[in-house]
Amino acid sequence: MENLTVRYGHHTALEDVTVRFDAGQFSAIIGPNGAGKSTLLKTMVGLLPDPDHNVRFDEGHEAKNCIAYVPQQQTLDWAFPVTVWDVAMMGRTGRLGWLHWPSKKDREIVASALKETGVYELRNRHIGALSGGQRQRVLLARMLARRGHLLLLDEPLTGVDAHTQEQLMALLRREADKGRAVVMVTHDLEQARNWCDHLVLINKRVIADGTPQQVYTPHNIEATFSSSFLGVGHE
Ligand SMILES: Nc1ncnc2c1ncn2[C@@H]1O[C@H](COP(=O)(O)OP(=O)(O)OP(=O)(O)O)[C@@H](O)[C@H]1O
Repeated sequence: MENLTVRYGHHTALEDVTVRFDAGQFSAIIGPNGAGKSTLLKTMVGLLPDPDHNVRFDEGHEAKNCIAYVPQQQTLDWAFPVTVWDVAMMGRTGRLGWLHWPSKKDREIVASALKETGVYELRNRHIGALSGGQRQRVLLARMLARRGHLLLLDEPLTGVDAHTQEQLMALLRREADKGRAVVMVTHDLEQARNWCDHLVLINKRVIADGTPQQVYTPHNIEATFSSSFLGVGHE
């Protein structure tokens, strides 16, 4: 994205953001509450308008079909009457269109995604009857089932226990190593430093962008987080 500015009415959520996410890279977007991290992902997914086309995708990838998006868990309606299997299958139906009956191959992909995230045994369970960590795994299974080129995840480890967090980070690392571009919003600086090869510190503007070694300096951390305490620095 190049020189991306996003406003909600009079409030500027992102200002002049230029950043590039590459295939094969595991990127973390880090910043305080209200920094514009979700706004950045939503603009990439196309959930927010981008009238000046500041977000661009490499030629050869049809943007709509290449993105797999994991929104923040609390933004979804978990009372919706569907099973774990149905939610994972939504990763496929997005590609096929709603009227297309899933093929054997689709069912195989969904089963493998559920196994990889450790919720295959729960496949017939209603999503309302899952714990927070199980829900997060189901959302990741839906993402894997999509077989996208660009994986966008908004705080995917919220509510997940420490051991499982490591497993899921390893899973995302593998997806990047397979050649996908993985972009994750997180509040966990340590985890980002351990697993990601690209960090973007953001607070409405990009504060730093590069390898963990380049980005992770006391000066950059201070510049990203200090002004936001108690909302100072936001309109
Ligand atoms: N629909 C909306 N209408 C108006 N303002 C919004 C809307 N969505 C977000 N904002 C504002 O835009 C700013 C950026 O919000 P965003 O959700 O992108 O932040 P974030 O970095 O993801 O925060 P968090 O870490 O708390 O999830 C915030 O000040 C927020 O209040």
